[in-house]
Amino acid sequence: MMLLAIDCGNTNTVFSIWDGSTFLCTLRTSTHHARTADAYFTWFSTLVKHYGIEADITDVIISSTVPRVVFNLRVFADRFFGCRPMVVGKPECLLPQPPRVDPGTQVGPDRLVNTAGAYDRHGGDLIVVDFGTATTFDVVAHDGAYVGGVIAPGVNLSLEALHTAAAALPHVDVTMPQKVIGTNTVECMQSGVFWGYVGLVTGICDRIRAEYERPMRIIGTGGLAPLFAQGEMLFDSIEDDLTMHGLAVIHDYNKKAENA
Ligand SMILES: Nc1ncnc2c1ncn2[C@@H]1O[C@H](COP(=O)(O)OP(=O)(O)O)[C@@H](O)[C@H]1O
Ligand SMILES: CC(C)(COP(=O)(O)O)[C@@H](O)C(=O)NCCC(=O)O
Ligand SMILES: [K+]
Repeated sequence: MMLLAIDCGNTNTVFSIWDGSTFLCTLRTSTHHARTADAYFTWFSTLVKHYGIEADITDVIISSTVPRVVFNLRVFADRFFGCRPMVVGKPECLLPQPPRVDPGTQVGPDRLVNTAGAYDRHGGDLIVVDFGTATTFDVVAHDGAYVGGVIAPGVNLSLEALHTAAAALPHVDVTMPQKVIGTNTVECMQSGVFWGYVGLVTGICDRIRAEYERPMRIIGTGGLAPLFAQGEMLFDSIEDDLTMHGLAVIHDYNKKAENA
């Protein structure tokens, strides 16, 4: 078995090859619904060769927060690896625990995947904070079910919104400022977003804990989680590979169910 796990977010799409015990490589491209199956393969095969990886892909699993990209990713799996991919969120893709949310709610597949990955590693009673295009807080119950959470604007989205809406505010990158009181425009913006975000994460986690009424651990993931770990003790652990791990867990769960 050689699994290709694909996590498609609103900004980036990440591919990772799982051989059943380790991730052999992780490749990242921007998300574009118009990218064709052939274009995915050209990019993918070039990088796999570059890293000298021998991978005979037998299985593909996809989680996508952008429904339109799934069509071309399905064609990619079928044409180049001869397999029908599992797509998280589709009825035929089983979850270790179904989510407990309002009827008719379509939970983001990335949140279901994070939940499965975090529960497998840590057990229940967790908050998973994922810093993507949006920042999501996923509450994982004692039995591993996703039971709701919070969606906040992402860090880069907030910076971009300032720049777009205010003529005199430049585009800036997010970093951790040494001081709160900025003495130039860039520092002021960075302070607002960074320390504002530290407040947002702390405040939301405190309120979730108060409402949940059981001790909870907080797991951080997504590209910007390490940046916030420098600020204060926000997380019990930071795991870059949590979404990929969740995809491997869900794939394994479905394979076992098929063979049972
Ligand atoms: N290591 C990083 N350093 C700085 N910015 C990052 C890093 N990783 C991701 N980003 C930025 O964070 C935002 C969210 O990225 P990502 O986690 O890939 O989002 P999504 O999963 O929604 O596609 C994007 O604006 C991306 O450019
Ligand atoms: C909240 C999200 C936009 C986050 O996506 P991302 O930042 O990973 O691209 C995504 O999980 C989503 O589209 N969710 C659907 C609504 C929900 O989860 O309740
Ligand atoms: K994500």
